[in-house]
Amino acid sequence: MAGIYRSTRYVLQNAFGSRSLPGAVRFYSQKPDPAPLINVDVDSKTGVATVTMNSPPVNTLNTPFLNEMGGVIKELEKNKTRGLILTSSSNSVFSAGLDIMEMYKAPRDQMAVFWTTLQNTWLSLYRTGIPTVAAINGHAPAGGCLLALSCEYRVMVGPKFTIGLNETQLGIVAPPWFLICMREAVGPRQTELALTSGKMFTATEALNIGLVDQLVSNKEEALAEAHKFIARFAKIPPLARKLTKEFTRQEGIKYMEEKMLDDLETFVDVASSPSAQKGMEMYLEALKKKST
Ligand SMILES: CCCCCCCC/C=C\CC(=O)SCCNC(=O)CCNC(=O)[C@H](O)C(C)(C)COP(=O)(O)OP(=O)(O)OC[C@H]1O[C@@H](n2cnc3c(N)ncnc32)[C@H](O)[C@@H]1OP(=O)(O)O
Repeated sequence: MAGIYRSTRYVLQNAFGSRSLPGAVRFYSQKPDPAPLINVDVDSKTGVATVTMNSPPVNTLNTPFLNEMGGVIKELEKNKTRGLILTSSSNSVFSAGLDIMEMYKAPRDQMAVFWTTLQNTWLSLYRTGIPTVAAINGHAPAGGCLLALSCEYRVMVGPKFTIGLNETQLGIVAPPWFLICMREAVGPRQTELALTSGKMFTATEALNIGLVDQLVSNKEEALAEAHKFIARFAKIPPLARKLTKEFTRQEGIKYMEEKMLDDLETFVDVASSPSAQKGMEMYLEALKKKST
C-alpha cells in the first residue's frame, strides 16, 4: 500500500512521459478506435452538438470510451460549439456507469490508468464553458449518474428509468467528487440519505429531489427540451457565462486539481481491497444471472 503512490506515478510516467504529474498528463493524444464509441452530430443552424454514447450494450465507462469522450469535448471546445447535449443510442440505458471489468481482478497499474482517465475526462466535462445538458433516455446508475450530474441541466425520460449513485450497494464508496456533484444538485441532506443507502431513484423521485430538472416522455422531447435550455444562453456573453460556471463549480474543480493523486491512491487501495473485490464479484454474478 505504501508504494502505490510511487508505483502509480511510475506507471503513469512510463506511459505518458516523465514531466510533473498530474498537470502534464494528457490522455487525448491516442487515436480513437476506428469504430467510434461516441457519435457527434453538430446542428448546422444552431451550432449545438448532440453527443450520443454508442458503446453497446450498456455504455460502460472504460478507458477507451473515456479517452474518446475527452477527445470529443476538447474538439467541441476548439470549434466553439454552442452547446453539448449528452445522450445515448440505447433505448433503455443512458450509461451503466464505470466498467466493473476495469476494476475487478485488474492489476493496480491498469486501475491507475483507468481512474486517471476518468478524473481527466470528468473534469473536462464538468468545467467546460460549453452549455451542457444530459438528455437521460435510460437508466443512469453510479458513473452514469455522475455523467448526468456533471452537465448543467438534466432532462429525463420517465417514468420507467432510474438514476442514482448506488455505489454502497456494491460495497464501494462514491468518491468525494461524485458526492460534490450530487450535493450541488440536491443539497447535503438528500445526498447523505441517497448515498448511504445507494438509492436508485425513479424519474419522478429524481425530479422531486432536484436530481433531474425536467421529465419528458420520450427521447425526442428530451432533445427538444435540451435545445431550449441551451437557447437560453443565446444572448449571454460567453466569457461571463463560463466564469460564472467555474465559480459555481469551484469546489469540485479545486478538489480535482489539488487532490488528483490522493484520490487516485485511495481509489486503487479501496478498489483492490479484498472486500471491494468480493463485492464486485457478487455484483457481476448477479448481473450475469439476471441477463441469462
Ligand atoms: C474513496 C474512493 C473509493 C473509490 C471506490 C470506487 C468508486 C467507484 C465509483 C463508481 C462505481 C461505478 O460506476 S460501478 C458501476 C455501477 N453500475 C451499476 O451498478 C449498473 C449495473 N448494471 C445494471 O444495473 C444493468 O446492466 C442496467 C440496468 C444498466 C441495464 O440492464 P439490462 O438488462 O439492459 O442489461 P444487462 O444487465 O443484461 O447488461 C448487459 C451486459 O452488460 C454487463 N454490464 C452491465 N453493467 C456493467 C458494468 N457497470 N460494468 C461491466 N459490465 C456491465 C452485464 O453484466 C451484461 O453482460 P453479459 O451480457 O456478458 O451478461
